[in-house]
Amino acid sequence: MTDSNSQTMNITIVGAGGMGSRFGLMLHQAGNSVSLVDGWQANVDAIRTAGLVARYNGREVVDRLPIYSPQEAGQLRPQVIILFVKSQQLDAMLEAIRPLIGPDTYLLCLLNGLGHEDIIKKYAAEDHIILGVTMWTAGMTAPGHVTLFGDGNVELQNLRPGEAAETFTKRLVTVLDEAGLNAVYSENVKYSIWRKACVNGTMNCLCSLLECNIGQYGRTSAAAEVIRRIVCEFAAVAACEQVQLDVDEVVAHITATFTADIADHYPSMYQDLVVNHRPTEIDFIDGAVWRKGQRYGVPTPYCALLTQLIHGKEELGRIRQEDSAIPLPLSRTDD
Ligand SMILES: NC(=O)C1=CN([C@@H]2O[C@H](COP(=O)(O)OP(=O)(O)OC[C@H]3O[C@@H](n4cnc5c(N)ncnc54)[C@H](OP(=O)(O)O)[C@@H]3O)[C@@H](O)[C@H]2O)C=CC1
Ligand SMILES: CC(C)(CO)C(=O)C(=O)O
Repeated sequence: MTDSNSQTMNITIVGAGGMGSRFGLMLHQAGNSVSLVDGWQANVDAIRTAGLVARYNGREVVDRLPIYSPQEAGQLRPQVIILFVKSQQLDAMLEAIRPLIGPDTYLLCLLNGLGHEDIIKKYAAEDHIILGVTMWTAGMTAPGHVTLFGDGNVELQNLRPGEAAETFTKRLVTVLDEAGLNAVYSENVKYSIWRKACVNGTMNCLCSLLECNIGQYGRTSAAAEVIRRIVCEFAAVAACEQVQLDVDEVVAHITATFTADIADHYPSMYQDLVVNHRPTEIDFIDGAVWRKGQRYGVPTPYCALLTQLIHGKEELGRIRQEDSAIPLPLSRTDD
């Protein structure tokens, strides 16, 4: 167990996909005690057998991180659990790891999307919940294998104001920062979460629908205009929740990614939808803004359309699979 005053921590990362693996690797290499928990048995088996294999800024790194399935993880006693599952897995995963969450355990949520605190509050006291966002990227290439490149940062803040929570959160910022994760304490994490949701509400859907990476999307002629229209809808809904987004600043933040280190990155939604044919997080991003807009009487036609198109593409994956299982009718040349 780690000394409570030292600048290393005992950390469990729940969700050892691309991002969980990145944070796990960097925090472990910086001297923290890190365990991974993941629900994908093939991934657990691969990391257990051969270690976490990362293509890390162009070179291969193998890290022998301990990894557990949620059912095996009950004996871990982390100071902080970093959540990196997909939004739609969060509730079930927290239920599965309930035995890990003691009264002193902090939970840090770095998932993309809106409203995760409402789920986490069912499992931990508000003064032990830390929220944040990250611009780091990652991608899984196979169970136990990840590709990590580029630069990023992390912003976090304790959900409920309070001295103990703030002290712990600031210590966690130091731990993340010393691992090279470029972390800062946010004075307004609600704003940071909405601002990051705008990045995902634009780039993740647009790159998934057009099947391109961030830099390629940035080279299409209507890129900035489409982004502005979507961000305007996010801003109108955010204002109903007392978050005043600066549309020009947010659009500039998003368009800056076209030529940044992450230009070659295929957003996580693309990885889910196009590469792995898995459900996406759309209902927690544009879908959440669409639902909130309906509640506040704010029209959000772009968010509605994007949500429906992404769901349509999810369904098409299944429809194509069904069709390919049905033998095709004989062609004329066969009769
Ligand atoms: N990837 C990125 O660049 C970024 C991602 N984020 C956010 O971080 C969070 C975690 O995302 P990310 O790390 O990308 O998630 P991943 O898809 O890499 O992994 C999440 C979980 O999904 C399951 N899984 C992943 N791929 C497969 C597969 N091919 N077959 C079966 N199961 C699979 C695994 O658990 P299980 O079996 O339990 O489903 C895994 O733990 C999300 O909220 C995301 O939006 C934020 C910034 C950047
Ligand atoms: C890297 C970034 C910001 C791309 O939108 C992201 O959060 C993701 O891939 O989900």
